[in-house]
Amino acid sequence: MTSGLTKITAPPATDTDVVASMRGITKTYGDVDALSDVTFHIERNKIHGLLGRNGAGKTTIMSILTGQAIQTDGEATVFGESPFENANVLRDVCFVKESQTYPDDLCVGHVLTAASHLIEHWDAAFAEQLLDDFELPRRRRVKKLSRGMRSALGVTIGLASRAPLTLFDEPYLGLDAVARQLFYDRLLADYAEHPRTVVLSTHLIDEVANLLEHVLVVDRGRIVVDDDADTLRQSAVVVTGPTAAVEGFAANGAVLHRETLGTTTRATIRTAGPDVPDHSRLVAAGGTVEPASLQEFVIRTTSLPHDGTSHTSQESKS
Ligand SMILES: Nc1ncnc2c1ncn2[C@@H]1O[C@H](COP(=O)(O)OP(=O)(O)OP(=O)(O)O)[C@@H](O)[C@H]1O
Repeated sequence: MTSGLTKITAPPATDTDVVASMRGITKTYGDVDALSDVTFHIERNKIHGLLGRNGAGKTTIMSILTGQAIQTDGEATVFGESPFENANVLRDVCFVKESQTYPDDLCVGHVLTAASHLIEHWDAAFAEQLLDDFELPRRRRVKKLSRGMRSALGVTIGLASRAPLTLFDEPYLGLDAVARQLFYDRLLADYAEHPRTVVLSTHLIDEVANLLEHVLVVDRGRIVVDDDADTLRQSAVVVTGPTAAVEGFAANGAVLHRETLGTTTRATIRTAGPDVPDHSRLVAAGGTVEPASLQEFVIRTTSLPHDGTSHTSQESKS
């Protein structure tokens, strides 16, 4: 049940900081509620993570922001206007998705040439450099590319587009670990030189945790976390130790998750701020306190698979 979730929200951005926003967006596909009352802002020149379980609604959000789908209700704006069928807006937007298709008979070089004609801020030299980095053969036809090579081509287009708003929807599928790291490195380096607004949807949270400046977590069509990554990194701790000592410490905050094996308990506890509450008793009892990783935090904040409950709905001040 998502109703028990406590939504975490950063202070509102000022209008000049906002590149895109959704207000009260719902999207239904037949009897499927893909999005329900979704409201958030995307801030200028920040890298945003759009995180959530399979089917949570990430692609639907990105599709509405890029004019590829229209909401059932609510208002979506990008650069202050509705993105749907709005060439004025979409020329400054690049959307790279895993399922991207290209005309099969084009070769890699032709795809880049077409991109250079179609994409307003295209940087051809950067695209060439990325082809070398990813070892993409310029003359190979798209239909002959491996899955990872197709992903690398999508990533190349997304990065070289230098679009003021660039959205990557799970762009890494098929990329091996080395190529994914290359993508993260190139994204970060180019973003530092050419600041722009990036939205990255991914399941590989640990891999991108250090890239993200702002995090949106969507769960069953609702935004359940909307906050700065730094704040979230300080929002929870993982406590392990003798059950009585852990439960004593747990009185300091909401328990997002706990598991007990024998006499030992491991609990993820939301804390009020960056300072870890007094844990001297816990340590004296042989327990430990570590910051929760962003991945741990997101996993513990989103719904369990089949039983209709969520970790946060079990929150207690035990
Ligand atoms: N064209 C469609 N017709 C019917 N249902 C759809 C359609 N597109 C999406 N949905 C449904 O809407 C919900 C959200 O889907 P969406 O693709 O946005 O999720 P997601 O978070 O991107 O998932 P994943 O991480 O698996 O890609 C899912 O229940 C999905 O089945």
